[in-house]
Amino acid sequence: MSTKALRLGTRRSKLAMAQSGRVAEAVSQVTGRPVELVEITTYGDVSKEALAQIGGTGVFVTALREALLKGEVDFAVHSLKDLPTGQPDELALAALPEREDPRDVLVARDALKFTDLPRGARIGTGSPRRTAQLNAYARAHGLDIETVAIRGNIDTRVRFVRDGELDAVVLAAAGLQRIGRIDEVTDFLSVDTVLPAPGQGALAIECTADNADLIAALGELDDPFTRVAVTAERSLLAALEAGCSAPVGALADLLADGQIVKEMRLRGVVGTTDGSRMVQLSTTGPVPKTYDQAMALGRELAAEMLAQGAAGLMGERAQ
Ligand SMILES: NCc1[nH]cc(CCC(=O)O)c1CC(=O)O
Repeated sequence: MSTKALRLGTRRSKLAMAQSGRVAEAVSQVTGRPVELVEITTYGDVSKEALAQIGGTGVFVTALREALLKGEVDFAVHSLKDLPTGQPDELALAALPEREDPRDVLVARDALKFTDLPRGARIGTGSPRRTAQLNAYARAHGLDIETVAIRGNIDTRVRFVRDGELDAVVLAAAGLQRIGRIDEVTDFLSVDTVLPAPGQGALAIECTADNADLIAALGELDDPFTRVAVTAERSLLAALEAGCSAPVGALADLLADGQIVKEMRLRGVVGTTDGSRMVQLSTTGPVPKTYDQAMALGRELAAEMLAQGAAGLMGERAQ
């Protein structure tokens, strides 16, 4: 086997570098080859527009994929939640390593928890999914909060709180964990309050579909349960015909009795950003034995959500 270095295409952000660095080490171990990082700038990194306005899916991944297809790099690491659900035939998701904490978290001033925020508290997030669910919870529990649209990398978003501009921001636990700032979390939001984005907390290692040797080697880093769970979640997202900036949450988890895994539960939510109308459903059944079964589960739950009016809620942009 070749001992030539493998080239890992990566964005330059702190989060991307942390993710790529960790995967580079793991890939180096399973392949016995050195891995070198190749930095690539994506449209999502340079655009100042709100993500929801850029609209199209995959703003962070297009440039990485172009580099793969041009043969400039051998593989790339993506946050799975940033990947569009339609997988190009020329590219393969060679490994989905074990998922980290999928939850969203609050970073608030004065160590505040979500439910202890004072009246009129301003919470920053650029995500219609988070906005919808925070507002829905607030309506149901008599909290008086104002969601404020922000964007930027993790450091930028936390700075809104440190500078006193906002009372809190909502972020993904996994991102803070990866850049070493998890200790700044003031509240881990229950997934009953805010269902994460499909695939949140999982990484995807992608290479070209014709690279059988590399696909086989990277496959050692794959975690089959993570793949089953996120396959169901992303199938739900695809069947709702929603993009990564749509107000859609989904999470598949295992229900265990002691050590024995009994069933898998798939939950999905869609809502208007003001939280006034939400469709939230869940299904529980045997753990899918194949990825096709996992996809079917996602499609079935999506069909039930559509039957309850989910499509009408996604079309709306209340912000
Ligand atoms: N949209 C940006 C993005 N893409 C992946 C993560 C976090 C890591 C993950 O979910 O795997 C983040 C930051 C955030 O949402 O706070």
